[in-house]
Amino acid sequence: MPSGNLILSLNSGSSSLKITLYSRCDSLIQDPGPGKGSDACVKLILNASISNITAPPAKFKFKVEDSSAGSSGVDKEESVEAIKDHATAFAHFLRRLEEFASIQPEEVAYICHRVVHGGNYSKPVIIDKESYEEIEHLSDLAPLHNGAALSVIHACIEKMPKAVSIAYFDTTFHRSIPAHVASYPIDQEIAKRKGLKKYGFHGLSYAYVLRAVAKHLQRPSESLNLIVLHLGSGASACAIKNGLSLDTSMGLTPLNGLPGATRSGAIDPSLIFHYTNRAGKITHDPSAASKVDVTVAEDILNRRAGWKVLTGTTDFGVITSKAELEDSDPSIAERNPCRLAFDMFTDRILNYVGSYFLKLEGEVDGLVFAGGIGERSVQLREKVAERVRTVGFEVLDQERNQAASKTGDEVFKISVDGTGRSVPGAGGRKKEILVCHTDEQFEMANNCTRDDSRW
Ligand SMILES: Nc1ncnc2c1ncn2[C@@H]1O[C@H](COP(=O)(O)OP(=O)(O)O)[C@@H](O)[C@H]1O
Ligand SMILES: CC(=O)OP(=O)(O)O
Ligand SMILES: [Mg+2]
Repeated sequence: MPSGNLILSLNSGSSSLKITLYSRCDSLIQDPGPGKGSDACVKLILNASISNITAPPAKFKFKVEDSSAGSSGVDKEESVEAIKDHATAFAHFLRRLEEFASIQPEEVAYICHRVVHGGNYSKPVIIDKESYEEIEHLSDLAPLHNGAALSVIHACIEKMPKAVSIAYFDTTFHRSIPAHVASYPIDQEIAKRKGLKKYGFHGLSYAYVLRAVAKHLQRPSESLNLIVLHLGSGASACAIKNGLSLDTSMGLTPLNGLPGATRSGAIDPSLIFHYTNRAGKITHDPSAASKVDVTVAEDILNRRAGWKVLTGTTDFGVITSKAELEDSDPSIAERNPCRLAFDMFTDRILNYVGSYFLKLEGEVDGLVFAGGIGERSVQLREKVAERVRTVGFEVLDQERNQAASKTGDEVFKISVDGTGRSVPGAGGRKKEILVCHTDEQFEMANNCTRDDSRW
């Protein structure tokens, strides 16, 4: 057993590194802090994040939340030219930690790492030589993610050798997806040999959202049917039936499904061979988050597509503000690239909400928005809510929709029971529209502290 009482949670996203430090508590906390009502056994000490890693200069934020960490009130924000990737981002964090907080690295017992692709792992795993190599092996299938996480894992082993590193996988939550949903219609012998199937991602977020919404609705999670939209730099949708993942929009890799900051999402697979005649050639981009070599096709679709290539920015807030949403001229999307991106996102989201509604046979308790865009974009939520009304979802409450982006509540309802009109086959469920402030770092740390075998 490691000594110390602290848990460091590290979330290597495609363009960001989010870092949260917690202390372990012996029992459930009554008031774990804003928005953290979900069976918390950890207390927040400090939060840091490095964003824009792939679009320098990176933005570094560092905030000490708990006075026992020494320097209470530290709330720092800076642009750092020297941050070029996740490893240099983590090194910068360690320097600032030493400078601003009276935390000794030896006090950290566990380091929880979000690892996006976990292949067939069905639970978190302690990082040792074997698991490190397996994660490395899976890097090809998550070119923006696994390599970046490994560089941070490597730095932790070097700088904090006494702490135990554990990998928590995005894929674990989706292990319940049935074979006919997870399989692709290709030669099954090849598919099985090479592991070519839908794995699904953002699972730590979906697990958090499920538990938080169950608590909010005062229902056991095993009884809930939800459609959850995790909309961030990478975006995905998930159909949850009786508390288990039934389907999700990402696939073998995090490229499929919804478009993202630099990702195309689902396209006709033949498109890439018409787009370039170098699709299968290997390329290496030294500025990329991951150091994994990928094909030109993967590079184009993962790093040179999505909002960035359509509009010049990865910030969906900026895209929304320039989208001229008040203009109802049908040709506006042809003239305004931001409107094209906004309307495209709404359209693709509806593809999944509509299909998941049918897969859940209309028995849906809630449509939940999460992730940086889902939690902040009042306008996107409004557009989607307008369209799902037709299948019996509750009516959007404009004031609550505005308030949702600012509230500290973990789960916030933004709909009201409108006319009470019922849709045939839609069951007796209320179909609320909710916003959940998801937290992957918390999900990992809380899971770690609640696992008695670790302490
Ligand atoms: N006010 C806003 N409206 C819409 N989107 C926003 C707003 N503020 C930030 N975002 C989006 O949130 C994204 C970050 O979401 P997040 O879930 O933190 O991403 P990730 O974890 O994948 O890096 C940014 O890329 C930006 O597009
Ligand atoms: C899986 C994935 O796309 O993660 P993120 O949105 O954090 O990049
Ligand atoms: Mg993320």
